[in-house]
Amino acid sequence: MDRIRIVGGNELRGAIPISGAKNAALPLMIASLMTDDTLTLENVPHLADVEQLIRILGNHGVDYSVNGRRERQDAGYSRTIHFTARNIVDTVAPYELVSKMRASFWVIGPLLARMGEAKVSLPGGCAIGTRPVDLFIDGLRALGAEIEIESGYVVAKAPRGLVGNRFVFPKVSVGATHVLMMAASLAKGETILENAAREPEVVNLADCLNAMGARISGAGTSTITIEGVTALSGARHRIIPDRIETGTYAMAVAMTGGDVLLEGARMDLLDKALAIVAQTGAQVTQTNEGIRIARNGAGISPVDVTTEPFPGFPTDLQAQFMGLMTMSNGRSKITETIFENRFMHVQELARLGAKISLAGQSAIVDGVPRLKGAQVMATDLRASVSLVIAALAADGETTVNRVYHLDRGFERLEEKLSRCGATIERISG
Ligand SMILES: CC(=O)N[C@H]1[C@@H](OP(=O)(O)OP(=O)(O)OC[C@H]2O[C@@H](n3ccc(=O)[nH]c3=O)[C@H](O)[C@@H]2O)O[C@H](CO)[C@@H](O)[C@@H]1O
Ligand SMILES: C=C(OP(=O)(O)O)C(=O)O
Repeated sequence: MDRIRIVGGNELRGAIPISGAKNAALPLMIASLMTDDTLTLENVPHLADVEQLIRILGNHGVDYSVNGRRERQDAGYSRTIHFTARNIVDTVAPYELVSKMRASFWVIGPLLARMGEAKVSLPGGCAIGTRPVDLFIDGLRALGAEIEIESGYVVAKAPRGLVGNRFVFPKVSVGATHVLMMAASLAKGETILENAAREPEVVNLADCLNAMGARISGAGTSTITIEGVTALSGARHRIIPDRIETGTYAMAVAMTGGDVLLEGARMDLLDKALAIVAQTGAQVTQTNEGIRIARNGAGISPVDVTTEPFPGFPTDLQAQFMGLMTMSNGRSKITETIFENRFMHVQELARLGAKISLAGQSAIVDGVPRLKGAQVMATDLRASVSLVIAALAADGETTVNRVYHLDRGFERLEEKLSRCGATIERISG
């Protein structure tokens, strides 16, 4: 099992190319199930989750080809991939595949809409919370699907097709918004989704579906209107830059000090998080090439943060921000409102000398002047990168074990950081 070794203490200086967003790529790849034509996606990041989803889609009959050329010679590494689901060969998404990645459950929307049936395993238990699928089931039922849960599978049928309806999400859900938007695109008549997720990845998916011939308006607001069409065509579509990767490196620079250009990053995708990073004492500037983050000399100011759906502070940056706060000049309070069990990084950060106590949904972080390297364990994707952030500023050597979590969502992390002066390497095996 690979590990990452970091010797802390170096400032970060240089440029980091921001990859295509994992959380946009996954639903966009799934959208390829909705047409027998080719969907070409540009800027697909090279990540374990993408590879896993390629396998899952292959099981349903999606063929793919990669343009061998890298888009930028020395940076980025994200690729253009063509996906073609000429025929759907299987409407069952088995436990062995779906249990590895939650987003694979989302195939239920396109399969049901195109084929009138889908049998999809309940997604695997995830460390950050229980993550039920009730909103998907209620939403698809509102579009006329008959749904039963049988032996751990969601079995959905709509033999005469889905029918548009109004559905009010009782709770904001990114995944359920993606799925209902896709399903409603091939339903008869109009669907109105209220209290929909407003995340940029929802907008990116809606733009792609519209390029494929769907009629979606309002994505990016809490009311999305979808006029169903009978078929979708192929399209060419570009994946947005990864706002979580952007925020992660912004926090890394705020932690170590230095000056880094996050190439291709877009401020509008994470205004709130970058405003918070600025409050900690870093300078944040949008340039033509991306976002520049600098912190020279000044210490790290403590800032309280509460996670919220977009446009609020993202839960996917909570662990990284806690990493930054471990060395602030005072006390900060970090409140997690999206997932009930997303504090597993706390005990690992403590191994590096962080002082954090938990009180219900909140963590109280008392900044310390120094952290000290140690052996730590990655527990989930964002938790693992919070350990990297802390290790970059810690005295001495840290080894992060279970790096496969990081590989789900960060493209060539050690390469990007070492080019900016970090002492970081992957130890294979
Ligand atoms: C691949 C991807 O894009 N993953 C992101 C997506 O996950 P995901 O789409 O799974 O997250 P949701 O927005 O659905 O989850 C938000 C909350 O709603 C709850 N819920 C969700 C569905 C449901 O049927 N019932 C229910 O109760 C969840 O347990 C959670 O407490 O959005 C999350 C919230 O921004 C991010 O942290 C994830 O990185
Ligand atoms: C929680 C995440 O992903 P997933 O929804 O795939 O578990 C994440 O990207 O931080």
